[in-house]
Amino acid sequence: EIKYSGVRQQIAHTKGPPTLPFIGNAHQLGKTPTAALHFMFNNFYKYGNFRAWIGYYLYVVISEPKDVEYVLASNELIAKSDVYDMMHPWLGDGLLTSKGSKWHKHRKMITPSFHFKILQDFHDVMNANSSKFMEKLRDISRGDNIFDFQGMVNYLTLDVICDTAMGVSINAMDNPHTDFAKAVEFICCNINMRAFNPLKRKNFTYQFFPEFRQYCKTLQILKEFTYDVIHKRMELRKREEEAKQEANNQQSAESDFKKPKMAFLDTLLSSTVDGRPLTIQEIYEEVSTFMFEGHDTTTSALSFITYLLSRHMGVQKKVYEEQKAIMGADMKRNATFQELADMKYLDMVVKESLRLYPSVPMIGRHTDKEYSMNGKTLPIDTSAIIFIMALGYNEKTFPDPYRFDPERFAATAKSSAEDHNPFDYVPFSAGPRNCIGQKFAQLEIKTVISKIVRHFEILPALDELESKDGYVSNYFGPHREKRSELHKYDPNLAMVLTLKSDNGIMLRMRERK
Ligand code: HEM
Repeated sequence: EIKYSGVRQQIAHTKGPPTLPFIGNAHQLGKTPTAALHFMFNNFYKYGNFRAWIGYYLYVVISEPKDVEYVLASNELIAKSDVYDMMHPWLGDGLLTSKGSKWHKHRKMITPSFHFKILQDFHDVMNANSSKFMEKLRDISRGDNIFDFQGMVNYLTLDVICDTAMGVSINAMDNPHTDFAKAVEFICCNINMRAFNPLKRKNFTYQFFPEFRQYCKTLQILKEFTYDVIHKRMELRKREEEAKQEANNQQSAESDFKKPKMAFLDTLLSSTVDGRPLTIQEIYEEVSTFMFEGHDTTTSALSFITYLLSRHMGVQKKVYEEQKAIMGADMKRNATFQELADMKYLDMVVKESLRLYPSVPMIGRHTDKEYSMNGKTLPIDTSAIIFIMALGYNEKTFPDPYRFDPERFAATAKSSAEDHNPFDYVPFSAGPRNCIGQKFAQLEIKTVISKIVRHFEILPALDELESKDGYVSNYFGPHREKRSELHKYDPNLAMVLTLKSDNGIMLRMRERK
């Protein structure tokens, strides 16, 4: 208590909700990830930056752009907060969770994996999978059927990431019930849910929960599958090398060995750190990190963009007009890399959607020493939480924030994004630990949304749910009182590690003639 009363004094500059002895604010976080999101927004509206205590853990929740900049731009504040510990059993010390010199070296080694040329190869995979996804949408949307888009798109993103990260097709869109697809789904949900339950967070107490057995089994499935893919890939590369050698020996340029598609795993297998190849464990950690970061996030983004288009028909019409102007007569073909780059209005829609519904609503750093954040002390052993989602609702940066208005990102807008401080809006984070997969994600999002809009009219679950005034359905803090209750087909937002809708993203689609 003596120690913590000192910390309380250090943090007195930042207000927060009243606390109870021993548990702090744990009781106010609520029982569900939805309640937790509202807790965060209520306090953001009341205090701006605020502090919260979960037992003796101090959380400083930061939404002031200058303070966001202080944390994200720092080359020292790069260790992740304790919330990320739950990812360790699956992801180990991969790029997302590692720190210090390991993180530095691996970041440097992995950065070339997102080179323009490699992205072009990945684009082929995205095209093939999204074409198949169109067929699935055609089937499910027949007869004006209302369906859960979020549930469906999850298998598309899983197929894309397995294909690009590991070079294997698991075909989750056709076989959503395979052990591996089910295991990835379970573990993402599991990590998300544990984050908000203090008793489930530590393995020591988690082992007494009934789902612990399934959790262990899931980890085993994921590890066995991924290690197996790595070993097979190594074997394949060895054979490829031998075939090449043989072709050289016979002085023939041709070899009948079929070269496998280049995957992220191949980059790892041919990379070195400290002059040595990566260990199998290190490769496993990075591939698994990509599996997690590269699929849960894009599922969230694609779901909310599609949802917003279903409710805002005027915006959807403009997206479609742009598609017609760029794609010409054949609206069903794949868009080229250049054509996607030319879709500027679509870019604005993606940015505006990520402002309202950022796939990663908050991120956390751990202070390994005391820091002075623009004159305010951040005590040692504090979790500095960057509340990315709240930045999007800052009225100074984004006036009338509950309006879905892609034009605010137009280069010609009065106060366009270019006039802002780069830390006012950071859906992909910023600074040294920003999202390494940003370009990959943007490419996948544009490929899929462009194709959906060209193939289908996206409709709300019920006609009357279309937004007539341009405002969204989800409100926070004091603004909640101004709006009526959510409809059963409005998304019930849940802030877990990624932003999800608890009740799915319910909508309809009508095939374009
Ligand atoms: C809409 C899609 C995405 C969003 C909004 C997003 C957002 C973010 C954010 C906010 C971070 C910072 C996390 C933190 O500081 O804890 C991050 C990190 C990361 N992201 Fe993404 N991400 C997306 C897609 C992807 C994709 C597709 C990949 C890989 C193919 C990826 C790979 C990573 C990795 C490896 C990191 C850790 C980087 C590091 O710590 O050095 N992300 N992402």
